[in-house]
This record gives sequence, C-alpha cells and structure tokens, in this order.
Amino acid sequence: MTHTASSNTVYQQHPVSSAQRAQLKRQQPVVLWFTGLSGSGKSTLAGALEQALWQANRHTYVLDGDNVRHGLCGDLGFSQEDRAENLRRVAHSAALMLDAGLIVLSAFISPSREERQRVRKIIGSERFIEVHVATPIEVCESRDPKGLYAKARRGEIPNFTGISAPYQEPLEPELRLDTSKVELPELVQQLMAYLNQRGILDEAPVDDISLRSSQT
Ligand SMILES: Nc1ncnc2c1ncn2[C@@H]1O[C@H](COP(=O)(O)OS(=O)(=O)O)[C@@H](OP(=O)(O)O)[C@H]1O
Ligand SMILES: Nc1ncnc2c1ncn2[C@@H]1O[C@H](COP(=O)(O)OP(=O)(O)O)[C@@H](O)[C@H]1O
Repeated sequence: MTHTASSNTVYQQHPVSSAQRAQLKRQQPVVLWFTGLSGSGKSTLAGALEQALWQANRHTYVLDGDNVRHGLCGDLGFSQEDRAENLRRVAHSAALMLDAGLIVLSAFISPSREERQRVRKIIGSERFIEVHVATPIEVCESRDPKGLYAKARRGEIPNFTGISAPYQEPLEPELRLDTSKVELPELVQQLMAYLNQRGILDEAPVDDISLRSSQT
C-alpha cells in the first residue's frame, strides 16, 4: 500500500489483525473496481453482485460515485484534479474496508488510466480486480436514465465523460463485461465464477492467532 502521512504521526498496530478480521468473515477481502461510462451499468452490476454475495452470506459494501459525491466527496466537481481527488479518497476508504475484512464493490467512472493505476497501488495489486464495464457509448447514451447525456449534448454539463471529457479504456482489466450483449444474471454468474476460481470466497488463511493472544 502507498502512504502519504501527516507529519509527527506514528502508524499504530492494533492487536486484532486484518487477517483475523477476514478469517472471522470467512472470506478474502478484495475490491472489485467497476469502471466505465455513465450509464454503462456499473451500479446495477455492483448492486446485483452484492445481492448474490449477501445471499451467499458474504460481508460486502458498495461504494458508488453518485452516493460518495453526496458526502465524503460532495465538495468535488468533475475537473481532472477533482476526479483524481475523488478517487484518492475512495481508494483510501476502500483500503480501510479491506482492512475491516469486507469485499468492496466500487462503481466509479474513473476515466483516467493513470488514476486507476494509482488506486491499484493504494489498494494493493493482489486485492484489486479491475472490471471494465465496456458497454458502447451509443447504448449508454440511448439508456440515459438520468437525462445527463441529453444535457451534455445541449452543452449544459461541462466535462461530461464520453462527450466533452475523455474515457481511457483499461488495457488489461481482470474482467471486461458488456451489459448490452449479456443479460444481468449471466454477468453476475460470471463474476461469482471468477471470485470462486480466484479462491476469494474461501476461508482466509489461519493467522498467528495463538501467538498474538499469548502476547496480550
Ligand atoms: N461531467 C460529468 N461527467 C460524468 N459524470 C457526471 C458528470 N456530472 C455529473 N455526473 C454524475 O456523476 C457520476 C460520476 O461520478 P464518479 O465519482 O463516478 O466520477 S469520476 O470517477 O470521479 O470520474 C455519474 O454517475 P454514473 O452515471 O452512475 O456514472 C453522473 O451521474
Ligand atoms: N445488464 C443490463 N442490461 C440492460 N440494461 C442494463 C443492464 N445493466 C444496467 N442497465 C440499465 O442501464 C442504465 C444505467 O445503469 P447504471 O447501473 O445506473 O449505470 P452506471 O452506474 O454505469 O451509470 C439503467 O437504466 C439500467 O437499468
């Protein structure tokens, strides 16, 4: 994990470890990072996968761009700098949730390759699963559930991703899904199969619990 830290602070180790928290939850904490255009299906996929994981007794949390921008990042807009700061805060929030033992599902446009790379570093590559929701822009625009593409075309939203601001497709995502070609239940099955195949739904390895308890 990469850190920047306030001066004169010392990182505190607490007696219960990350591994112990994950072990109690019987899962391997990871972040599934859904990236794609507005309307591509990020939130829908994250929500549907969370439902499947919840039904399988897994401990999860969804971090969603629209929601985070109502609080933690409510002071940020959509310039390159603000998007970078948005994603930096979200990446550190996700890292805390990993430390708590959760499987995190995040739904952010995250249009910049460089910023996604930075997120991967903050979270740790082995725990970061990039999922490109590669629905074509024509389909996203025809869905336009919030009327944002229409507004952007009328020039009423500056820096709108895909219209007046860039989206850089991931070059080597762990997964690439297209919600215009495959039905939602099938996509959720594909995601669950991937998690199973990676052993993420297996129990966390036994940590040095006995050693730790004998030290306290
Ligand atoms: N200019 C502009 N460009 C793109 N999107 C915009 C913009 N203004 C508002 N919105 C709404 O904000 C949601 C995207 O926020 P994110 O935090 O995911 O964006 S980013 O990752 O920081 O680029 C996005 O949500 P989704 O449609 O769910 O992707 C929009 O509802
Ligand atoms: N697999 C799918 N098949 C058909 N429509 C979908 C699918 N996934 C999402 N949608 C629709 O696309 C629209 C945008 O989905 P949403 O999840 O809000 O996208 P995003 O979070 O990327 O902006 C919604 O109207 C949703 O119902």
